[in-house]
Amino acid sequence: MATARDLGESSHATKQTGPPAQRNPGFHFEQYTYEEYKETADWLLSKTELRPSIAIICGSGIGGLASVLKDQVVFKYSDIPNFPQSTVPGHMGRLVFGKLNGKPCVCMQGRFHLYEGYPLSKVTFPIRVFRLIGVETIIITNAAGGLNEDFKVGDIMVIKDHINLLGFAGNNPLVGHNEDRFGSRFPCMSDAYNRDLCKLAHEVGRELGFSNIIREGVYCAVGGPSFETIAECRMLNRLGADAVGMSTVHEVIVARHCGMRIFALSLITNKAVMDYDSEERANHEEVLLAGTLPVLLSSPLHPNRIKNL
Ligand SMILES: O=P(O)(O)O[C@@H]1C[C@H](O)[C@@H](CO)O1
Ligand code: HPA
Repeated sequence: MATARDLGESSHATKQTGPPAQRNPGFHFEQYTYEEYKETADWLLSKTELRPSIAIICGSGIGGLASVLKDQVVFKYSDIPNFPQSTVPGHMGRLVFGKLNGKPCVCMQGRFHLYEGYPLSKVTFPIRVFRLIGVETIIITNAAGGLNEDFKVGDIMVIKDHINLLGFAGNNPLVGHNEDRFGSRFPCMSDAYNRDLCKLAHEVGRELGFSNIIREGVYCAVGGPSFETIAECRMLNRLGADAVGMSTVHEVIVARHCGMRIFALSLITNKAVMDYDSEERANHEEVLLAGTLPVLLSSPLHPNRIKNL
């Protein structure tokens, strides 16, 4: 659980900015200043000569992806100024700089979630830091429950769109003062997921002989940490969601706001339960186990493809 210190009492405290009218203690309005993002970016740039143009976020149990990076420079989140801490099993809490086929990348082994008690400004803090260190393309991965009847555990869903259920209730990471140096007040999201990168993923999947497990679909974000009820799964399925999870959309919104190219993948770690007779029970252990499936080793994140981004 995020501590009070994490949530604003540290020396790198999250500051509330913007007009007082925007400050509402009952709502997650805490915001960082531009200078705080910059402070973290400058700190990282001073510690490594690598200048990544690609960032990768590893979802639950998928942190092993970082091991393909060569010439690694690793930072524990606890050592990075202003960085939140990972509190969830399967999220190591390390920022790994390194090279994929000679191309500098930065990889988050562990992300932050709203259900950990973090405001969305903290959940998405690394995205703006990445922008300031020169990242142009972000690859976001997550573990998700399959709502689409055709999906199987181990399938990889290329995310073509999302439903931000939390956003419907005003819980959007861009709520509050808009920092114009990152992007505009009302960013468009209809092109959030880069279509060329989606196409490339399918090509790579075919080349590697994995067409049968590469899917495409809509990801729906819920708040968690409780898994969905049967009625909720049925509802999300009818709303047009193919997979459900507890992350990603906030990162996507902030990345798009600051002009990054986005490619996102869900690993289907479990099938959402939609039948009252089912014996299946969603659980985090099963989610983490799916991250070890051998098929991941040949995913569209294969190093040979990164150089084409
Ligand atoms: O960080 P991601 O979205 O990959 O993690 C999913 C959602 C929850 O954090 C957790 C549930 O098992 O996995
Ligand atoms: N629901 C929500 N989040 C998840 C799931 C799920 O079934 N599986 C992995 N993350």
